[in-house]
Amino acid sequence: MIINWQYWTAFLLATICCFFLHELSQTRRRKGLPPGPRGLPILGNLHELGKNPHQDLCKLAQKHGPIMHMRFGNVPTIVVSSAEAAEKFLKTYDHVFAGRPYHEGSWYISYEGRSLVFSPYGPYWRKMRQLCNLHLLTRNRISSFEPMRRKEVGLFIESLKRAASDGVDVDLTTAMWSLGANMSCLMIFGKKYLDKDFEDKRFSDAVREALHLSAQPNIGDYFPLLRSLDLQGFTRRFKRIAKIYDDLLEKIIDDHLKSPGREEANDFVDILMDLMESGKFEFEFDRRHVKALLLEMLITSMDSTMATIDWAITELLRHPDIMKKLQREIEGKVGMGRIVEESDLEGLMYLDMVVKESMRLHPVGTLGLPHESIEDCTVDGFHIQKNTRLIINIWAIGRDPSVWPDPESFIPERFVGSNVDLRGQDFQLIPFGSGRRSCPGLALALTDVRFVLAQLVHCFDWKLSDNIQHSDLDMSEAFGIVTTRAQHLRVVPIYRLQK
Ligand code: HEM
Repeated sequence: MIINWQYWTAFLLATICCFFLHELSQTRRRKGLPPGPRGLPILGNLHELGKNPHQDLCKLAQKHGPIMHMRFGNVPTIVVSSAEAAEKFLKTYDHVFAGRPYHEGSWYISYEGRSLVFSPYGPYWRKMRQLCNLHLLTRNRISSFEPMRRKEVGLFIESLKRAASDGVDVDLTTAMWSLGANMSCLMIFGKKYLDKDFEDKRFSDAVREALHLSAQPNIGDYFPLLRSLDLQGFTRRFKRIAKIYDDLLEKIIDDHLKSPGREEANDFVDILMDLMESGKFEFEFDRRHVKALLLEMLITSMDSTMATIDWAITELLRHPDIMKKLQREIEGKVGMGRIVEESDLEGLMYLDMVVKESMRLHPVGTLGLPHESIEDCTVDGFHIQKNTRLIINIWAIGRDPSVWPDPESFIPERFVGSNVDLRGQDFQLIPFGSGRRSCPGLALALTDVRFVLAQLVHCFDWKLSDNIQHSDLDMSEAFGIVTTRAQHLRVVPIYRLQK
């Protein structure tokens, strides 16, 4: 009995000592770090993140400040939530924070780190980025796909016209996703492969599953020692998805190689295979690199653009006066006798303002993609160690009341007479990020967003299904690598152009 008492006292004392030693070491380590919420032992701040982490981090930043230190499992993290702070990290110290953290899932779907998005900052990333900028996402290349876009958007509008003449409602969200998937597929593969079945799964669903899984917290990414246990089964699922992708990509490449008219590069497969065969690269560039890039272009382009349009059209439906004003602007340029062409988009100032305002409130990459410091540095007097993760809360920056008056309201007119643009120079509006790792697909995405949105607004008036009032439209978010509206948009189109 006495032994037991002594044993428990010793155990209690040891536990208390451990707790204080841990706290002491945390306090020492915190010296020089930015402020932030105190974490739990082991978990750190993981428990503070709910199903919409951008909103949780925004609330925490209101308490702790725009440069906040947190710890997710074993991973020290800086969360940035103001334009001024974002400029420091993405401009002044861009060279330090241009790294990307290792992400278990992406490793498998990127052919063991051969893609651009998740490759570490260095010569390999630089070459891949250059390749994209010079061969895939140039202005000329984007223009060369204009006939394809006109045809696909034309088919989409025709299907909406049929619904209009039948007076039935449509699931506009699903219709737009399928348009986005088709346009991405045609640009990248030259064919609409996404509705094909692979292992009982549609390929487009496999792409979406990867996007969904990538946004889920994976214990192995926060506790590297536990990685090999694959406690949530993520690695297993990513390996299975990677196999589905690989089978399809192999088939697509083989189809291209067998195709008789291959002399002319028409799509991304042709362009990348030509580059591979030319042997011009001074670094290794084989079929695995081609497949990694093809997949990456598909995953990054497929949903991001259409989710952006979904948010914008929903805001317009909530604000009929703004919808009318935009319709008048487009009618002024195009009339009512024909549909909008891409060449009409130039000079549609109000359309630009609507797109900016929608992307301010609803940047689909709410937290961007994580960056990582590649060396120690001091920012704003805070000491930040090498291998610290950096999260830019793009969503919070777009709603910062100290920069944006009445930030929660949708007011495109706030951009009248303002030079603020969304291309990464104005840090209060960075839906595509900024600096070295900013989005190389910006020009393509903006072309698609403006073109499809202009067509939807110009061709149709819209009635909401189920007697929903405009002001009651649900704007809740479903967080992901691409943050979409949680509810699909169901509407009845009413054709408004001359027959
Ligand atoms: C509205 C549509 C889009 C939005 C809002 C968007 C946004 C973003 C954001 C926020 C990032 C992260 C920037 C950072 O790390 O700081 C990013 C990266 C990237 N995006 Fe986009 N994006 C869009 C469309 C596209 C398209 C159409 C493509 C290609 C076809 C694309 C390709 C990429 C790539 C490859 C990266 C990684 C760049 C790197 O790590 O160097 N994106 N995008």
